[in-house]
Amino acid sequence: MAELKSYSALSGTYGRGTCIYTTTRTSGTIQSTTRGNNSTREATTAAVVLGVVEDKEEEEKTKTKPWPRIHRPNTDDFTLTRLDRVDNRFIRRQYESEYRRRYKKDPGRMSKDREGGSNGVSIGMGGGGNGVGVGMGAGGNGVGVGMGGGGNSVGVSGGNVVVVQQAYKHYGRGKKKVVVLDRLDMRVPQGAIYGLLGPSGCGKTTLLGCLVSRLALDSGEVLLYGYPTGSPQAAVPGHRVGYMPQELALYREFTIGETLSYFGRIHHMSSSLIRQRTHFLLTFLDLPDDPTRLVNQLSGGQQRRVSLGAALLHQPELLILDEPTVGVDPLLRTSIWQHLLDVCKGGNTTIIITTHYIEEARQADKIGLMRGGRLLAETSPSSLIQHFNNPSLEDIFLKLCLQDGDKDNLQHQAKSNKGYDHDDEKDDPHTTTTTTTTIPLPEARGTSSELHRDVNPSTGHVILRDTTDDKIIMSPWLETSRYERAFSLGRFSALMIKNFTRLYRNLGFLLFSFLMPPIQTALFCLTVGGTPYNLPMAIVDDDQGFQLDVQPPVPVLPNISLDFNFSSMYLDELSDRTIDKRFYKTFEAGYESVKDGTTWGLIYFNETFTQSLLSLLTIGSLDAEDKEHSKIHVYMDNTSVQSSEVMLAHLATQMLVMLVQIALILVFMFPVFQLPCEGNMIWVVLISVLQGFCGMTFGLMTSAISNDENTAIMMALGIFYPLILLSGIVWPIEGMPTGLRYVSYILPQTYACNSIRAILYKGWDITYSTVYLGYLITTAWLFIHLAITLIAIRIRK
Ligand SMILES: Nc1ncnc2c1ncn2[C@@H]1O[C@H](COP(=O)(O)OP(=O)(O)OP(=O)(O)O)[C@@H](O)[C@H]1O
Repeated sequence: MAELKSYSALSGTYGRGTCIYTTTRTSGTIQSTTRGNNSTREATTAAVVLGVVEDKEEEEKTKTKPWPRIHRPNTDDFTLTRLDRVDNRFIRRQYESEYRRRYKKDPGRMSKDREGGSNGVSIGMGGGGNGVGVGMGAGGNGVGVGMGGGGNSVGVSGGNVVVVQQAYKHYGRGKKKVVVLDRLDMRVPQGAIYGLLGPSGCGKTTLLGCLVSRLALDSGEVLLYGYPTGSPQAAVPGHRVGYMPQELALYREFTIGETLSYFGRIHHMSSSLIRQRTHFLLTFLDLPDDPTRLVNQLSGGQQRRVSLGAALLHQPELLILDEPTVGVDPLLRTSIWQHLLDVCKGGNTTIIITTHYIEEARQADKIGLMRGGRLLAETSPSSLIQHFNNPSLEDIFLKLCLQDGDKDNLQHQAKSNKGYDHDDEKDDPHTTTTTTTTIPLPEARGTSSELHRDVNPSTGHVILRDTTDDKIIMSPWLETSRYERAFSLGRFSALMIKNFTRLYRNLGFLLFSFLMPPIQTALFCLTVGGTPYNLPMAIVDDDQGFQLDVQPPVPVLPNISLDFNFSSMYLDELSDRTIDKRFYKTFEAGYESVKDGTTWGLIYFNETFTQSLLSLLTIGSLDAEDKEHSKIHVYMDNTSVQSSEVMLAHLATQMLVMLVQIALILVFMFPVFQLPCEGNMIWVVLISVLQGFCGMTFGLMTSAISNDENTAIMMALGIFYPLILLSGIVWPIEGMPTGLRYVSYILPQTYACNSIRAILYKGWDITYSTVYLGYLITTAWLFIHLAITLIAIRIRK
């Protein structure tokens, strides 16, 4: 018999009595101490027991306590909270890795293990701690996976289809850190309308983003239908959820009809059903009768209603609506609420809705009043009204805010007295006590029932069963994993139709795409590779030629003199079209013409050019003078220029060109095409200039290490394409094999692109690692290029 203490999560589901047990004994009695309330449970365990169970006694106790109840921590509590959270995270990690290990390979095994615990295995899910490893306690408001149900069922604990536990999320760092979700707990019952209310900026959109797994929590968890959100089993995001985001997620070049058809096809709806629903939604949402109206020609309010229509279209089980009634007239607002009430009537659909209009939320079954990333209260509107004896929800919310403000002050004061560093504590989500207030009022609709999800193994259809009255609710959806994972021709064709529709609506872009390759090819052929002509060249021909007397083999014949003049022969061979030959009498005159820019260069033949060349060719003379005089001397237009000056001049010119290019690109991106830029433009300009310099130094490096122009061009092209492919510009690096990813991370463009994205779309500045890494890596590459250039020049000298 082992005895050990368990600690109530101070910042856990306060009042729900969630406890965490840890022991390494093989069997024992576990004694839990929950805020002074001792309860003992028998547990037969093997190996390791890490159980989360519901403490009914505690729950009962909570219900009888007067409201509001603010927990005042003592010093011990802080230590215990830390410990408790470590366990919590540990448990989740253990669970997740074991879950992956076991069920990914053998999905059928899941159902077996869910049947009330599996002895001798490291993780079992089921009631009573009989499971080994991680035991998820049944009943009440416990974690909603695999509780006790027989057969193939997955229990949805306490009828809560959405369970948020200790959600913590922040944006920014250091002084700019904003805690948006502050250990928030939330429970949304099956079939209920849940109104999430709160002032602007309190974190509602962020919370919804976490529910649909668009955003990730820093800590805590979100369970949908008992599964972590984003997991294939939860099917969210996916067909189970209809999400209307606050910002419009519509294709503006689509018509209303095309928009709804697209979302319908994505959700596997038949054409006739899409038509039927479109007809209904156009009328119901007071949209223009003509479904061929383009979305970008609709008013802002109408666009929001199209977005709402897209969320309602496939009649999902879970509707998440972020301020659907903004910009909607009161009449339509009433009918939207009426529709939501109708949709929920069957108990199949659950709705989470955020709104600024607090009073309209009195129609919700349950509301969560949110402030500063926490829920101040979570119960039915009628319970709140009754409790405060005030018919106005706005007044009630104001009262709660005032009380919360007092509490914040008190806590702050208490910590100051104890010498806590407030900022430190804020930085660590594990050290602050929860402030969620649970009001002991009657539960909202749906919370008391116990729902089970059974899967018909032959058809894959899902059956929802309410165990309290054994009511069976048929869901039309296939079991998630089958539905979501298989390649779907319907989804594929929906996406293809979407892409083509977008293409032909953007005629300019389409023309550009089609015309660009031939234009580029034509430009390339016209500008590169052509023979230059009419180049003025100074020619000074001092060559005196050579007369060779040849004796005949037979003495009766006369001697013959042969005249050679190789310089004239060479000049005759030079194309008059290419070179405009300008003859000068003296070397100085020719040289002067180059200096004053009259000619491009000087070709000079020495007096003994022919003679020396003949010596070399006929008798193989090794004389140094012959060698020198047999050369054609060409002096190009850099007579008085140092190579360093040439290089600097090139650099300066290129820099100017680059700056103008960057300026043009930025002008086209922002003022002309109105691309969004959330961050500071200076950072965008800076990273662009840095990238430009990096490109220039890359060019310098390739020319320094190449023997000729062709090699340099080939090298530059050869490196350019792999760089573009590997740096995540064409395809996200997450889609690359792991090995290649590491290569990608060190390339000059990868982090720079991330930086620009973060500045443009997230408004981040240089204090974020994603941003400053882009600058650092680009600068590092710039110096690497320069260093290699210098080394190459030295070696070549
Ligand atoms: N990407 C982000 N980076 C930094 N801060 C952010 C980001 N997104 C949101 N915030 C901040 O987080 C806080 C909560 O934002 P959120 O959009 O969740 O609030 P909200 O309650 O939905 O507000 P509203 O009702 O006005 O839509 C705000 O202070 C906001 O400025």
